Amino acid sequence: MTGERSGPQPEDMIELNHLTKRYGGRAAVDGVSFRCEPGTITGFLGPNGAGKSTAMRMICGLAVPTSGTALVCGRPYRSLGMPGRRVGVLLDAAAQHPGRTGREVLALSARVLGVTRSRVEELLGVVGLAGPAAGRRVRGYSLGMRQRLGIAHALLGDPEVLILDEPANGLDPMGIRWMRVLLRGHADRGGTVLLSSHLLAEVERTADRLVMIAGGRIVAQGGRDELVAAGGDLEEEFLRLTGQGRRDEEAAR
Ligand SMILES: Nc1ncnc2c1ncn2[C@@H]1O[C@H](COP(=O)(O)OP(=O)(O)OP(=O)(O)O)[C@@H](O)[C@H]1O
Repeated sequence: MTGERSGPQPEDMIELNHLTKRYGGRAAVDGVSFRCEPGTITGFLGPNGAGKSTAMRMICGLAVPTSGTALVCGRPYRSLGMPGRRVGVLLDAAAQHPGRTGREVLALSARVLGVTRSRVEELLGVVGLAGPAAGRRVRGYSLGMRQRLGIAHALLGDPEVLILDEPANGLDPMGIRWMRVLLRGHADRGGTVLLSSHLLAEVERTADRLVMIAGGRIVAQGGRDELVAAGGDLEEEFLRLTGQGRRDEEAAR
């Protein structure tokens, strides 16, 4: 989203209502409901296997809900016209074609989205992959470089909504700060951001709202100060709410 917008657009938000996904008899996501508002960054937190990726895949139309709904920009993702122009998605940075160069990856998607080649060059610069890196094959990229390319890919269609699964994975401290500034700028221009992460301290600095999930269910949601008592610690609260602290302490005995 490059231009200044006239204010929050209700249809820009992400809205999950009792979203559920079962694999066999087991619920990976179990009755999850939350909203991500325009102008905000929502941090999606949970231990390994909590259901974050499954929920994000349903939001992006890559997994079919067993029940409940996931709407983005007011509709199921798959019924959006030109979804790449409305919703920028980074789900698996490792999935990019290893034999293509970073520039080719973006140029191919730019053609599909009707985006100019100059936007590709602009984004390579924005994510720090301009110069020789743009001409190298993705198989030679570090994880951080793949994340940067994935973020460029998500931004390509100038979307209002960003859905990013573990975007900070593999980024160095400078990269993490760069991403935080980038996402804050996006939200400040009226965009909606949903990002998952294991980096509690980073999410605490970046997100306006937090949604915590464990065993497929939401265990807490709200602003940081609503979730953590004054003087409290997000990590302690996270471990308590997700039942992780107790389990890990018992296992360590
Ligand atoms: N295609 C699938 N078939 C069967 N089970 C699945 C499938 N996809 C996910 N699951 C299960 O659903 C649960 C939630 O997985 P999910 O990947 O959504 O968690 P996550 O919160 O993203 O975890 P992580 O932080 O480790 O990436 C896990 O128990 C996982 O094994």
